[in-house]
Amino acid sequence: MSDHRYYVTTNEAGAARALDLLSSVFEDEGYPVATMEVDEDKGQWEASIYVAGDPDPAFKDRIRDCLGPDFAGSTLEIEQFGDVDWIAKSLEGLKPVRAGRFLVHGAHDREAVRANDLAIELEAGQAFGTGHHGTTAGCLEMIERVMRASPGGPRGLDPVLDLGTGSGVLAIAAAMLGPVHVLATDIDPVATKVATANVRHNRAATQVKCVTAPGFHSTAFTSAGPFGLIIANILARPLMRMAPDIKRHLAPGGSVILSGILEGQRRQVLAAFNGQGMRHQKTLWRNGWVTIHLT
Ligand SMILES: C[S@@+](CC[C@H](N)C(=O)[O-])C[C@H]1O[C@@H](n2cnc3c(N)ncnc32)[C@H](O)[C@@H]1O
Repeated sequence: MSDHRYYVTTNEAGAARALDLLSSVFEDEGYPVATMEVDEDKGQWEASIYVAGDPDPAFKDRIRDCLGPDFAGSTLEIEQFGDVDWIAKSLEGLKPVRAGRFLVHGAHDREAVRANDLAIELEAGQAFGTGHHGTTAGCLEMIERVMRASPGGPRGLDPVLDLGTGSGVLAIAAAMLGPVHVLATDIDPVATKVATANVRHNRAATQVKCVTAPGFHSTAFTSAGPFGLIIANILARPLMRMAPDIKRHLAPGGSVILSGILEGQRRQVLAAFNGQGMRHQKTLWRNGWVTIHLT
């Protein structure tokens, strides 16, 4: 038996419409429905419904009926996942990852920690950020470089902002490098909850405060800032949109670390931040993604 998903490829508005339609019919029956951006440059999105067991043509017809005339011209595609051992898979997702001196690992891999490691222990959670993604690993490495090279030491960059904290991994990393206060924010309340638990688990709660906020829409930013270091691992487009806000909340002489940027988007992002008077210092390249340091 294999699990599968049915999906239509559309644009952002189409994905939102498909999500409404599919949720209204299938969510009460317990089928997860989700949308995701699959190609930022082309503005392509997928709206999916996840189904356990083998595909059933009658169920596919029900999805078609539910999507109705709005999606008459779209192909309803199917992706099968095969037999997946989810326990093994989730443990595999938590294999220890090294980035600079950081080792990000799960509780079952404590023996992998070496004497000089800065070890961050995370459990399998719902929020993004176990260190396996090129953007997280790039940020960990860049945070270490920037905080160590700061003329006033890490304290010279106090306070730090981790915008889009996900699992909280980058906020925890910054707190491990020096006696800095970190504001860790995320648009997603589930991420903020997971981050809060991870911050406590890594004994960083006296330094890191987690807050749910979309972009810079919270009074928490003005009361905690301006920031000596702003880290934002989101995506190129929202980062470019937020460039003026990032500049406004940055302390004079402060640093910005950006990731979630594909190699081909690097120049555009640099242009947006140069437009705010910021200068490029260094780029790290990992698995098609770049992490950029600007001052
Ligand atoms: C790529 S993940 C990065 C997570 C973590 N910082 C890391 O490096 O592994 C991006 C995170 O940003 C959050 N996010 C996306 N847009 C946001 C916004 N406008 N304001 C705040 N958080 C946002 C997402 O919910 C997600 O948790």
